[in-house]
Amino acid sequence: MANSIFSPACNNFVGLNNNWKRVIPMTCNNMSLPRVLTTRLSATSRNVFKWANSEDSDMSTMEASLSLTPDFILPVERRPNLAEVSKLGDNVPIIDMGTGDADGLVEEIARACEMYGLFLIKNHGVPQELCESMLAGVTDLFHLPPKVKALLVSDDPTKDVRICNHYRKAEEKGDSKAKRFSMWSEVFKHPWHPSDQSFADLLPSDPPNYRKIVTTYAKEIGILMSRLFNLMSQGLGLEGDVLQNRLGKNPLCRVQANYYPPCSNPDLTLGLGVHTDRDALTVVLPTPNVEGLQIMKDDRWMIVDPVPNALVVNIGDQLQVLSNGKYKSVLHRVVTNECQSRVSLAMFYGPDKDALIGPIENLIDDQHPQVYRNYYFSEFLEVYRKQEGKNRKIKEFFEI
Ligand SMILES: O=C(O)CCC(=O)C(=O)O
Ligand SMILES: [Fe+2]
Repeated sequence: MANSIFSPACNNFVGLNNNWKRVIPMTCNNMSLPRVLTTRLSATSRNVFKWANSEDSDMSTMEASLSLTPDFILPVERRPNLAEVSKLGDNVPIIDMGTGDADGLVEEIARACEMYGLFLIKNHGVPQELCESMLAGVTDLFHLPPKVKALLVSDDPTKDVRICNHYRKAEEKGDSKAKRFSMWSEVFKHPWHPSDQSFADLLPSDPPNYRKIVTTYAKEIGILMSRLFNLMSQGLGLEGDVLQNRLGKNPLCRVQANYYPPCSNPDLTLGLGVHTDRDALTVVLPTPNVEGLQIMKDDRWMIVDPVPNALVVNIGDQLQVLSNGKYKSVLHRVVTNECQSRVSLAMFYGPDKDALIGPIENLIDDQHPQVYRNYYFSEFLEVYRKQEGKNRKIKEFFEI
């Protein structure tokens, strides 16, 4: 912990006009500059995070005391090499969705999808208060006592609602006994739907307001995603409704809430391993002001600077395939830091299991030969599940 500045200020909440005002510490290695952010946080947000599988007898009161046990320590070649990640120069595009220039917006989004595969959006239409309540709700969930969270813990990927730790296997060829490395995060997964709120019945009743917040948020994200699909479709020179229609009438929509507690040595582990998102489109709501997300750009890791009130938009594998490789499903990872926890809520929108996915015919010609064969999304999911714990190469499996 040589350079750690973990202090009580790292997680200090004070009451202010019914809001909780969170005081961000003045300095933190590799972190953005200090800011004070006012977030509506409910009482349990002031509790400390403990892993769902930790002992109830664990009396620690500081998140930074979570121990970096050997199962979290990655083999040398898989470590994040933080000293080599440059902060200089490039950042991902920050796109103003509130602009009146419709053609300009289509162009900007298409360029971001082709060059980066990930971008930030501001003036996106999802109310700020709702985003804050959503993050507070997620935080409350991860701050529940271990014995409550344990009821949701499962390693079974077919279970719709569950808490788990992601892991990677040491060996690429992966026999079942290959050593597993846990990621420094806990994740909560469940379905969502833009218009049908019945998914809420599957969710835990604790924290009490989680169901209500997430259904309201899901509706907003559904509207935003339809708008994004439309703009992305136009950006490919297609009618606005083509992309979303290709994904089918019963899209597979999943939520993944991620909690990354502070870590005593961020050089030895990752919050989430290197991956691309398997679905079509992801919208991520991250803790404002805390770095963590990085993308691979020109063979180097690049920090995605957090921007207050912005959402992160991420192209998934299915959009890369539908666009015949024009839009990029970018490799990304999440790194940890020594003094602040970080939360993010990823909303994934994927095809109907029965949707036939493949490069859209208008995007194939002599200059742009077909890159992927057609497949049903259920086939893709099968290949995906077989690669559990590995550095996944799923869309590559369908390359021609
Ligand atoms: O935490 C983040 O910013 C990104 C999360 C992510 O990549 C994911 O959930 O797939
Ligand atoms: Fe991701």
